[in-house]
Amino acid sequence: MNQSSSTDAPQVAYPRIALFVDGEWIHDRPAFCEVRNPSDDTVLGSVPGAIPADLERALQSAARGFALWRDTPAPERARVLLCAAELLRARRDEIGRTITLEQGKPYADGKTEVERACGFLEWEAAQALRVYGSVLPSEPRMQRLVFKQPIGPVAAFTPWNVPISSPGRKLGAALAAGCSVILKPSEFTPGAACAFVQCLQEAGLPAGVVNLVFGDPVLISTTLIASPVIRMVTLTGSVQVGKQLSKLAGEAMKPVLMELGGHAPVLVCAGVDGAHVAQQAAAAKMRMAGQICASPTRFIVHRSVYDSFVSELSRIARELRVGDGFAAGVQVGPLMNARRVAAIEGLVQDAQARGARVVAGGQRIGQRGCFFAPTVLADVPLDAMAMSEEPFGPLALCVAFDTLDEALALANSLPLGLQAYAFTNSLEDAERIGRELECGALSINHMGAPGADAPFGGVKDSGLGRESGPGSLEAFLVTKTVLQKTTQV
Ligand SMILES: NC(=O)c1ccc[n+]([C@@H]2O[C@H](COP(=O)([O-])OP(=O)(O)OC[C@H]3O[C@@H](n4cnc5c(N)ncnc54)[C@H](O)[C@@H]3O)[C@@H](O)[C@H]2O)c1
Ligand SMILES: O=S(=O)(O)c1ccc(CO)cc1
Repeated sequence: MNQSSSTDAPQVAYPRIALFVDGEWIHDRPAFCEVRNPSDDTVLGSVPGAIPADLERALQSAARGFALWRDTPAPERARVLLCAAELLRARRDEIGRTITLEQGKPYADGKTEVERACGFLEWEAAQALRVYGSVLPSEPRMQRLVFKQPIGPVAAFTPWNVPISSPGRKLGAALAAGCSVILKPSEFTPGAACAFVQCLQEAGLPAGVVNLVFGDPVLISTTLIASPVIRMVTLTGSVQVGKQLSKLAGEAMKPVLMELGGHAPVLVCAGVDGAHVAQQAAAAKMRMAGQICASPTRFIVHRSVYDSFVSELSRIARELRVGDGFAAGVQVGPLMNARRVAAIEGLVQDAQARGARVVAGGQRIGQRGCFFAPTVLADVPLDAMAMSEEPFGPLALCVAFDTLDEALALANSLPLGLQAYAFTNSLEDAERIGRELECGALSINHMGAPGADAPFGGVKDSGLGRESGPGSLEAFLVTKTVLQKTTQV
């Protein structure tokens, strides 16, 4: 555990949190909740809660913003996104500090996340210029045209684990398409969202095109989704909330884009260097203390390399430096809050009671803050809760397999399918895994995940639709077919 502070982060104050409605920052609302630093439990600030009148005003503002923004030329929309990316990059260190203060991830990861948000905005700025319709074959005096038009004002909900890159990804695409947005970020990490919206405002985004609200999630989601102003709903968050919002959207006949939870399997096949794979696996598993949707979680390892894999993974897990994200050398920060610590503890105890071996970590650490030791469980029984519940924490679950049939069946056994990984030296196995693993993204022989230029999303309960990639604007567009006779009437 390391709690000492390093000095390379700018010593700027934690921002004052506000709603942003119709181009105006609103501070003076009753506090909905406090913002706490998960490294030391100190209070950083408070989150004003939107009242119903704020939501109504945000809706009317989003309707006006949409009318303006959809008719703004695409190059101007792209310019605003690029300018916002430039501002974010210029403020990377101070926003990175805000992220580390409120979310806990190591400062270097906070800065990397700001860069990632910039990458999303830059990709979507280019996408804005490529919204092509089509012209269908037609007889003389007839034109048959297919338009792609922005769908309308969007309600966007984002999580605490990627508090700036998720808004970057979502709003980048929505704004590039010509939509206006009402953003409801997580109340645990409001500072990053405020910084993001401020950059958009300073980049010249007209009032009403983006509104930012905090407060009671149920009040906000029911009000926004039922409103005829909102035409589309998007969430990055948990499966449970995804289903709730999808139900509300379905009742109002509105499309959704849902980026939800995962429980990524990692198939480690016979013939690989188990220790070498474990080194890559350890870094990916413990990044952001495992609090990432694509985090590798179920390590399904061929029996011939199982011992070397587990032994190296647990050796590295024991050596990782856990502590305050500003402290020099810290690799793993805290969990988001005390509830997450209790949840991980419960999963470990349950697995242990069912026969799993704790080979690294296994317990909370430190006197203050929400720290949990990087944990490796071996021989985890399939009925352990952790094998089906997304842990969203520094928990690696290892099980041995004998045949690829068995490994694929286990990997596919959950109702989730977001990111998956496989390590193999067999082309035949790689081809089969690529075809048969039920997931939205698969990384073979590395632990990377898709960035701005590749589609990302889930199958089964992990979500609906794709963000990023060449089709990133699709969810924010509607298709209109116009059959136009050119004869006089
Ligand atoms: N697929 C992806 O791209 C992706 C990326 C990051 C995180 N995630 C997932 O997000 C989850 C962690 O984030 P989280 O804990 O912030 O998720 P969450 O679902 O609890 O919250 C997400 C957002 O929804 C809001 N919310 C919560 N309850 C709501 C309700 N009843 N009505 C309306 N809004 C509500 C929250 O305030 C937050 O803004 C994990 O499951 C993780 O896998 C998915
Ligand atoms: O920043 S996000 O777009 O929400 C995002 C999604 C997925 C992952 C997985 O690596 C990271 C960030």
